[in-house]
Amino acid sequence: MTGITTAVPQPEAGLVDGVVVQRFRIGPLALETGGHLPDVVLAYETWGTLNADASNAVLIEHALTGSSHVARGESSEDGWWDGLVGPGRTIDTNRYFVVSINMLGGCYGSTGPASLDPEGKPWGSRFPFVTIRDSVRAEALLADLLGISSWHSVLGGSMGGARALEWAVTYPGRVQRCAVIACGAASTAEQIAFAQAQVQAIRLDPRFTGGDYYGSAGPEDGLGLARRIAHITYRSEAELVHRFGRAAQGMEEPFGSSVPGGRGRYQVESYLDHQAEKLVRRFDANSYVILTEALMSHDVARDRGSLSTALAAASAEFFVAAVDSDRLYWPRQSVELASALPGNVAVHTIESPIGHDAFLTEIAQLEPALAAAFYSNTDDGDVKESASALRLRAG
Ligand SMILES: CC(=O)SCCNC(=O)CCNC(=O)[C@H](O)C(C)(C)COP(=O)(O)OP(=O)(O)OC[C@H]1O[C@@H](n2cnc3c(N)ncnc32)[C@H](O)[C@@H]1OP(=O)(O)O
Ligand SMILES: N[C@@H](CCO)C(=O)O
Repeated sequence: MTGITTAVPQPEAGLVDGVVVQRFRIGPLALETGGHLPDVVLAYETWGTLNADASNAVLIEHALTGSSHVARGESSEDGWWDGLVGPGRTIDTNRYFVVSINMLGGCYGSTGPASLDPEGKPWGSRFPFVTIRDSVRAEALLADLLGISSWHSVLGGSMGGARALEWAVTYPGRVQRCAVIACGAASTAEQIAFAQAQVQAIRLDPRFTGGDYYGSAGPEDGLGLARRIAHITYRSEAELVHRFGRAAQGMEEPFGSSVPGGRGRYQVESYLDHQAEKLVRRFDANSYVILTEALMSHDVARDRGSLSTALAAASAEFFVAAVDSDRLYWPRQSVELASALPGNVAVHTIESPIGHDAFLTEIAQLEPALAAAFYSNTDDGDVKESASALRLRAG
C-alpha cells in the first residue's frame, strides 16, 4: 500500500438558466481544421438510469439555439421535446438512460466563447472555429467518461440531426440506431447563404468589437437581426400569411411601436421583434456565430469520398424524417440522404403548415413510427409487425 489514490474524474453540478446541468471536464481537444482547445468542459443533462451493461443509453442532440433541456424531468422548466421523452413516453425514461449535451461553443454550460481561457480571460474573438465533427468528437470523449461505449440510439432535429448523422458515420461501432429529422447530409449553398447573412448581422454590429465585448454591452441589435432572418426561414410563408396577413399591430403594451417615424408595425414585424428580443435575452452572440458557422460546416461526406461511400461506413439502423412545409431543410434533402444510406430507408413526414420549426412543435406526429422503429420491445412479434407496416406507410 502506497497510500496514493488516483482520483476518478467526476462531473460537477451547475445551474444554467434555472436548469441543473452536469459539467464534465473532457480535457484538451484538437480541432478538425488545426485549432486546439486546451481544456474542454461539456455540460449535459440525463434522465433515467444507465443499465449495468450500458445498453440503454440514448443521446438526443439539440438544434441551433436549443439546449440540453430536452425534457422537464425534475426541473420546473419545460423541455423542448417534453412529449417525446419522459416516464411512459415514447423514449421512456423508466427504460432508457437519456443524455443530452450542450454543444461545444454554445452558451448553456459547455466550453464556449464566453468561457475563460487558461489565463482567466473570456475567449471571445480567440475562440476557434469548430465543426460539427469536432463537437461530436468532444461528445465521444464525454461518452467514454460516462461509460457509454455504444448508444442504443442517437437522434436530433435540424443541427441536432446533423450531429446525430455525424455520430453514426464518425463512430460506426458506437451508434446502433440513428434518427435524422429535418436535416440533410450537408448544409446547402442556400443554408450557408442564410447563415452568412445572420453572422454578418452580428459581426457588423459596432458593439460586436470583433467578439471581445464581454464586460460591456454586447451586439444585441445584430443578434436580434440574425434571429429575425433565421426565424423567417423556420416558418412557412403560408403560416405568416394566414397568421398575420397585412394586419397592424395594436399600440398597446407590450407591443407598442418602436418604428422610427411612428408608422406603427405590421403584426408580423411585432412577431419578429418578439422572437428577436426573446433570443437576445437568453443567447450569447459569439456562441450564435460559432454554432452557425459549425452548422455551415456540416457535410458528412467531407474527406470521405462520395456521400454513399461515406454513409456506407455507418452500421446504424436509420430513421429519416422531414417537415413537408420546411423551406430551410427541404424534404428533398431528406430524400437524398435516405437514398444514399445503405438499405431501404423510408422518409417519414411531419405534416404541418408552419415549416421547419414543426420538428419541435409537432414531434408527436413521429412518435408511433419512432416507437415502432427504435423503442418497442423487439422480442414482441406484434410490435415488429407494426414497425414494418408503419415504415411502409411512411415510405
Ligand atoms: C433554456 C432554453 O430556453 S433553451 C430553448 C429551448 N428551445 C429550443 O430548443 C428551440 C428554440 N425554440 C424555438 O425555436 C421556439 O420557441 C419554438 C419553435 C419552440 C416555438 O414555436 P411556437 O410555439 O410555434 O411559437 P410561435 O412562433 O408561435 O411564437 C410564440 C410567441 O410569439 C408571440 N407572438 C405571437 N404573435 C405576436 C405578435 N403579433 N407580436 C408579438 N409577439 C407575438 C407569442 O406571444 C409567443 O410569445 P412567447 O413565446 O413569449 O410566449
Ligand atoms: N427554432 C430552432 C430552429 C433551428 O433548428 C432553434 O432555434 O434552434
